[in-house]
Amino acid sequence: MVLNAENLSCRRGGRLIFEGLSFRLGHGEAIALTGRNGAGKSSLIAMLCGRLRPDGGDMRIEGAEDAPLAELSHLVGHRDGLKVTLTAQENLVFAQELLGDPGAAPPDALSAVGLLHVAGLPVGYLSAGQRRRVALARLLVSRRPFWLLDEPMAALDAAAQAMLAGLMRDHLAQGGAILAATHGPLGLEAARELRIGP
Ligand SMILES: Nc1ncnc2c1ncn2[C@@H]1O[C@H](COP(=O)(O)OP(=O)(O)OP(=O)(O)O)[C@@H](O)[C@H]1O
Repeated sequence: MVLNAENLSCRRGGRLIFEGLSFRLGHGEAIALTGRNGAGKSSLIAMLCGRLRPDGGDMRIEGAEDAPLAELSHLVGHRDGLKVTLTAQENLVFAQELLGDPGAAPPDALSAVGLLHVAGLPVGYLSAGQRRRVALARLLVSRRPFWLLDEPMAALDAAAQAMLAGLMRDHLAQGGAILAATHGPLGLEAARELRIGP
């Protein structure tokens, strides 16, 4: 499966944010999406997951018949999308049921992100970095080939950043693909940079 984006343009609030953006993303590949604040990185991710319509251009998944990218991808965005009254484990059970294509069991996913000890705590009691780790654990409970990550290293300490880099490497080794907006290193030697704007 290959994501092929051609000549995309983005307009928000009547203002042209970017235009003429083309790229391909296939099995085992990672893109580090860079650009200054306001360049349109989050907007591009919103387009890819079907939340924002491009102003122009075309996005297609080659090799996936008619499945939209939204159904083939995980999004970890600025908003963690967690339910604060549910425990970390309950959030993952919920995500697995909602998303389908089950992968790791919720306790194993929590263990992989170093959070098994808070599995039974409501997410509202967790720190910002712990909540981000729960959001990242969703990547593991349901198998989806494309990971769309918006500043995934934000709020993570050094150990958690290394943990996430390891999860991303495993995903690439298993034939997955990653597009991650970032202002800093992703810890992925193989990632190629796609810069929006000057
Ligand atoms: N709902 C909206 N309505 C109008 N303009 C918007 C909306 N959302 C974003 N924008 C504008 O679109 C531009 C791109 O925003 P976006 O969040 O995609 O940038 P970004 O590259 O992700 O920035 P950052 O590095 O600060 O996260 C900004 O100028 C922003 O003000």
